[in-house]
Amino acid sequence: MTQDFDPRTGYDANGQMVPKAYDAILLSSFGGPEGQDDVIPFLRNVTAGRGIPDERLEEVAVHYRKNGGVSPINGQNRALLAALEAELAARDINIPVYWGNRNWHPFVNDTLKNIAADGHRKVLLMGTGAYTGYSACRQYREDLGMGLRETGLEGVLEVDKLRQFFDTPAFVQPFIEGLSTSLAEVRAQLSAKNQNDAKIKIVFVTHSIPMSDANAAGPAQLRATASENLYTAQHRAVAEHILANVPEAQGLEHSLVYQSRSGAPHVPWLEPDINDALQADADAGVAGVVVVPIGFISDHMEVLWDLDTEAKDSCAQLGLAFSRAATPGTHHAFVSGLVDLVEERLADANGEALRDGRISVVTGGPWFDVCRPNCCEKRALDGTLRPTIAGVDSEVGVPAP
Ligand SMILES: CC1=C(CCC(=O)O)c2cc3nc(cc4[nH]c(cc5[nH]c(cc1n2)c(C)c5CCC(=O)O)c(CCC(=O)O)c4C)C(CCC(=O)O)=C3C
Ligand SMILES: [Fe+2]
Repeated sequence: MTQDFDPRTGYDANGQMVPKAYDAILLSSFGGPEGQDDVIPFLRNVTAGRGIPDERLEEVAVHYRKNGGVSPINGQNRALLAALEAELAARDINIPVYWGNRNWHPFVNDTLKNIAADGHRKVLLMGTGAYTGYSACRQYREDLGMGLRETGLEGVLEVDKLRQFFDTPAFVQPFIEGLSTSLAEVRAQLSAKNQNDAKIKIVFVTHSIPMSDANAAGPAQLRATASENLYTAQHRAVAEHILANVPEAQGLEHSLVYQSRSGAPHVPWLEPDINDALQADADAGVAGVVVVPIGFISDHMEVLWDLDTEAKDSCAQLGLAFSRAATPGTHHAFVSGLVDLVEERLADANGEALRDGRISVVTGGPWFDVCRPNCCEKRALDGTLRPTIAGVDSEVGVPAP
């Protein structure tokens, strides 16, 4: 049993929930279009209320249009859902998995209604973002908070959220294997050009976010003492862990760079952009790069377009050997590790915890089951905070420990 459990908040001094007998799991992701007619309505949902100009929407639409108007993300989530169901069944955990997206069908509000209609009451949300931050964490909490309000299910469904999982073996193991495989491929490409001793660099890449989001990532009391923003710090820790576990990569240079910047040019986002960084690497004598996309759990549009198309083209123009490491997808280590995290949170019908202790291998983890006051806080244009799940917000008045 956890210590210092606080009945006002439902979590202990480590931000850990006491185990509960959840009766449904809700896999929640970004969602994506499944045909040309979906593309613009989908992008309007994504950017609702943020005044993104139409030119920018059309620019992003091009990436989807070239792929038949279809995002790969829904197929990937269907595959993940099936793999999770199989793993739960293999462990005799009899909890159904539902799927609901933030920006496209099946919408999370419709899924909440189905969960309630099927008679479930205690729901564990599994979001597909691995790190702290507004887009990867708090926005899911808000969309569920608003979803419960909009569907009239506040007080009917209890929705808690699985913690962010950047620090778990589930997430990092597939990248360790991916780096190893891609490094061998780059070495083979260079060897074919008789460049066996040429310089190889490991380029870890993640989604850029606005500096203001980066600086607000994580709870205030951790931000106050951190030497850099917690979004970047978590990525750096993941990169170091992956690197340390690939013997063939020892001694190689590495960097952390960013992709998929959007928004107005005068608003500062995390830098450098991967394409600028590749240019600088080529100028510095690098002959080949392994790109490790640690920001994503599967081959989303950002991976297919910004990395496998644009960054790969940059490399071709610069004469750099290139290989992009695999994302977790439905790798067994990822799926079974996610179920391990579910088990961390589960109690049986007698209230007994299924697992003792939390699983974490990367510096900075384990992350909070329940987000602390001010975590990734972002106010609506009218200055108010949106309702959230799985957190205690500043207004609620629970003092930070
Ligand atoms: C940190 C982060 C993740 C990783 C965490 C996670 O996985 O949750 C992520 C995932 C994703 N982002 C995605 C797509 C988009 N993100 C956008 C816009 C933005 N993302 C941001 C951040 C992130 N985004 C930010 C700060 C913006 C600008 C402000 C805004 O508008 O919120 C836009 C709008 C157009 C544009 O401005 O480019 C689109 C279309 C898809 C689906 C891809 C597919 O279809 O395969 C996925 C998985
Ligand atoms: Fe995004």
